[in-house]
Amino acid sequence: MSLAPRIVGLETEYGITVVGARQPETGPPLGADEAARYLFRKVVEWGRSSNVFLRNGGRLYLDVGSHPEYATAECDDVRDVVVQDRAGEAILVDLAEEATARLAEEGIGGRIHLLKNNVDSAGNAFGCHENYLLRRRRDFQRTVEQLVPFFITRQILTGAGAVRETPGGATYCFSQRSEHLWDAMSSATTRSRPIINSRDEPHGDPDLYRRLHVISGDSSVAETTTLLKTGMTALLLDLVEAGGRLDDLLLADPMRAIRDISRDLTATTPVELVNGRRRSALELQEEYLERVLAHTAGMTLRPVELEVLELWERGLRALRTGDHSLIDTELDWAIKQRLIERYRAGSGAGLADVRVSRLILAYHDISPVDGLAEKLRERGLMARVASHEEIEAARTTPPQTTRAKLRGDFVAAAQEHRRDHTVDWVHLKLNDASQHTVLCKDPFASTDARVDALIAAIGA
Ligand SMILES: Nc1ncnc2c1ncn2[C@@H]1O[C@H](COP(=O)(O)OP(=O)(O)OP(=O)(O)O)[C@@H](O)[C@H]1O
Ligand SMILES: [Mg+2]
Repeated sequence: MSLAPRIVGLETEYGITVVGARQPETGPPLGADEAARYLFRKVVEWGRSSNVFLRNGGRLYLDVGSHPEYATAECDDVRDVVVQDRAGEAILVDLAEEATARLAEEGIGGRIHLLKNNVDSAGNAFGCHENYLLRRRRDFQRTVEQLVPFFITRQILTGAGAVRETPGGATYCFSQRSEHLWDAMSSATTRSRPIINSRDEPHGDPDLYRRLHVISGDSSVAETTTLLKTGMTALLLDLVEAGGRLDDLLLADPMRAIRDISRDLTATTPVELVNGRRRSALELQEEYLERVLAHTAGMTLRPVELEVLELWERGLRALRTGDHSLIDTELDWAIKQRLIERYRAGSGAGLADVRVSRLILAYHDISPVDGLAEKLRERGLMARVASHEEIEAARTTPPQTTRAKLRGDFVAAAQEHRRDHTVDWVHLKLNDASQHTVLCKDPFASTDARVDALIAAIGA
């Protein structure tokens, strides 16, 4: 036996800023909205839209706000999720370089920065959404509700780390997003609302599938953190879909817990459960891991699944023992904390020092020139999952074992023959006289004779 196949995709919104642009004589300085339009100018030129599907099956998108978004294609392996997500970063890095060059040409100057974090300088929160395919069943709402404590406690492993300034001084916490979710939660009518978007849009056969749309996670910089975040969730979903129960672990006050857990770097302060017991985030995560281990005990797991389980266990051990060196090249909050502490030791800067804030921004800056992540990787201070070659290839190559392959092949053929086309997650359409459209309802299907015919018609 093995895990049930599952589609996973990651959407990431990026913060955008321009540094050093010439102040125009009239009007306001170049803002994020305008910078985002510069960023997307080339995309709009070739896609005639700020919402395009790419040869790698993913989606590049600029909403009315100013946060460019990249959504990975459908993956059936969380290692592919990591590779496709990093390919999206690489695509955006190039767009930012080109937009910066254009700003120089137009005499505006300045440099565009893209930040893979979750709050911008104006205090607006934006997200990294995870998508997991579920088989449709009648008790979706209950399934979702019993997952809430998992999503709230997993930040002790997968949080991106943040400095929180308080009247009593600055402190380090697990997650930037948690503070903002806490605000959002005050008005939530169901437990799950700020954690899971319950809109029923499966991007697949609605009779068979639902898509779990998790909106509470931090964006991850380290590839290993992305791997753990999506991998541990997929493992737990397998347990739940096989009938495993988690509702003895429901939190009495999830809204408080999300904030309190983020602020307790020991992860050992108990929070109250619905059943009156008290458990810490660490104990709850140990319990989830134990149940997943019991669930998967007789199964043949893939190497990536074993890797996820090993990192999950080691992350909890690091918290249990206080020995963060066990994970401080793999989990964002610990990598970042080590970076900050080293800097402070050398400079004497306090946690709230503006130089530390800049260091943190550089941690999230996806540019290999301005940002720190690639430098940390090169120095062995941030672990890699994917090779440079794999990431480069994934800019134009879709995952080969899902519907993404059909979409990617179609987009590539249409682009090569300059044929006008319209694509979304389930449709492939040629905008010619025949308006030929193929509906791809099965996200697991990577071959389809109808799509072959459509592609053949393009080349004919
Ligand atoms: N059947 C599916 N199950 C799970 N995930 C899917 C499925 N089909 C597509 N996905 C993934 O879901 C994500 C959809 O991204 P997209 O940004 O379009 O999200 P959305 O929630 O539909 O729309 P929006 O961001 O505009 O609100 C992608 O990462 C994609 O790979
Ligand atoms: Mg989206």
